[in-house]
Amino acid sequence: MGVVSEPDPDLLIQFEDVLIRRGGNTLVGPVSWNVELDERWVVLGPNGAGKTSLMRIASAEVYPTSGTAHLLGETLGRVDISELKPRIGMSSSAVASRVPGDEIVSDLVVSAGYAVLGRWREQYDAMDTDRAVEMLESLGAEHLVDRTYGTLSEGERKRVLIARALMTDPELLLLDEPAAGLDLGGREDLVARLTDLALDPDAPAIVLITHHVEEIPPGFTHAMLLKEGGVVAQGLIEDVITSANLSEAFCQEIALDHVDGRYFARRARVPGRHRRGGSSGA
Ligand SMILES: Nc1ncnc2c1ncn2[C@@H]1O[C@H](COP(=O)(O)OP(=O)(O)OP(=O)(O)O)[C@@H](O)[C@H]1O
Repeated sequence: MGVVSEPDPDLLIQFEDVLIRRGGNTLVGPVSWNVELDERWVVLGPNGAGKTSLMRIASAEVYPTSGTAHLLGETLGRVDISELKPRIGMSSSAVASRVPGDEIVSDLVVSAGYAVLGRWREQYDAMDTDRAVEMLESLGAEHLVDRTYGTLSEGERKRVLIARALMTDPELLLLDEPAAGLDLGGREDLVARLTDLALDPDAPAIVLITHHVEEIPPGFTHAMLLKEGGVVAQGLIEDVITSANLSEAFCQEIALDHVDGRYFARRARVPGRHRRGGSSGA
């Protein structure tokens, strides 16, 4: 192992040439990436680009095959992961799939502080329960507190899981495709909630993974575009979310609109290419 750099205490994520390799394939990397306290990042890219792989390092679930990953001022490989994990809130389909259908929403949220899914043998105090309700309120989901998880709609589940991720007052919040599977109303509602969170100066640093620019909440400050495991662009959101960068990442001409702080993308119309298989003309 080469010389490992010291972590910068002001950075929540500090990746230096991190790379994950499995069975001879590079899943993601090398990626160097810094996330500061007040930053809200979007990680965007096509299917298979390596977004979730990168997030698995950021959530301390896997170590990079090479490179150095510092998280919250600690170095992966040198720190006790069980101490690091409660400081990172995570909402993802992997977390969602582990929640039993008969789990009561209040238990699901409150148990995050104990790093378990569901209420087990713990005795929670009133402060914990109050905080759980407060977190549900901040996501507009307080009316679901006594429901079982299995009876919730997809949009309600997403909001409850984000409330759970916030329960431990994490320093870093990771949201892996929070709007996946939501209808238009559900998506817009979630984008509005995440906008409030992004603009809250007391909120943790946030990293949101998505495939769709329409899901980027106003208030997000930075973006990283990935393609085939590599970085197409990263930095301030207005410099990264551009027609040229999206066209490169998605391998087709993408037209982009930026209206009221929201992004909207579509394939640019190329004259003579409107028929299926049509490659002549233009
Ligand atoms: N354990 C593994 N072994 C081999 N290949 C893997 C493994 N896990 C992921 N991959 C591959 O790594 C690549 C990146 O996967 P990843 O899930 O990080 O992409 P993603 O950008 O999150 O994709 P999606 O948007 O479809 O969720 C994919 O080609 C995937 O098939």
